[in-house]
Amino acid sequence: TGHHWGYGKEDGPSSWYKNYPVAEGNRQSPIDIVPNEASHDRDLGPIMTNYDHCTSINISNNGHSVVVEFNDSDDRSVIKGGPLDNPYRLKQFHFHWGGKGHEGSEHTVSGEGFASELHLVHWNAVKYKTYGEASTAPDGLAVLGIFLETGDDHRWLHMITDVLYMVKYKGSITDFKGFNPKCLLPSSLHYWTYLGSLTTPPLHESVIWIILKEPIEVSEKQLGMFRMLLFTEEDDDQKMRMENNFRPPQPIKGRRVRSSN
Ligand SMILES: CCOC(=O)CCc1ccc(S(N)(=O)=O)cc1
Ligand SMILES: [Zn+2]
Repeated sequence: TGHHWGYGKEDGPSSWYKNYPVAEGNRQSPIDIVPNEASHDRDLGPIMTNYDHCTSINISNNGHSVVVEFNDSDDRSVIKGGPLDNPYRLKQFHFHWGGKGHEGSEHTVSGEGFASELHLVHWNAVKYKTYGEASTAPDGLAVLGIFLETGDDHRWLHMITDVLYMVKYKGSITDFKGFNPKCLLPSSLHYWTYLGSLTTPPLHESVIWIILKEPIEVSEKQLGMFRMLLFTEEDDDQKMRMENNFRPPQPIKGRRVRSSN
């Protein structure tokens, strides 16, 4: 079903255009963010997240990343404000990371990568009936991107790394209830924002990106736990370690990056 894609030499980002021609479109993500070329918009207000009545459901390995899914049947956990005209409902979050000692973020800042990048994926349930419909609309999705840099242990990330052994193989899924992603946010919600796309196939140009300027700190040990995940299924005799699951920066094609104050 659908086209096979991955992050290897044969099926990686440089070959995605073959099955997903939009890969060469005009609003592809990620991009390199150049802070002093970003424009300060006074009317760009703060973003607000209210994840308090958050309802995580499960955590799974989809063969590309580890994903925590949320109940999005009502507006209990949303992001709003900033560049958004409506509240957008939290659907899932997932990560992208590198290999030992290599960078793994998707967005870069003045050419610099980070060890990893967390994506909180939200959809415009005011304008669209389903996530699937929103995922193909130009203002359908809002993804909050948070950089992870290595340093001290993150006090709450262990809630996730402690269960990764349960989702080691592609296609594995397990209950993961009551996790509130508010604990993964940095102290400052200052951000850059621009119009882009999904960073994996189907690469739909449907994302309003909101990238937080302040990274969160996680330890090398915690990051190493992500690298014990596998791209491959349990019955696959090739054990491919899940790492370097990031798309490199794409051409800006004249787009403007705006900065909150
Ligand atoms: C309905 C079909 O679309 C999907 O399933 C989109 C899944 C998907 C969601 C978010 C992202 S990211 N890395 O840009 O945050 C990539 C792919
Ligand atoms: Zn992502």
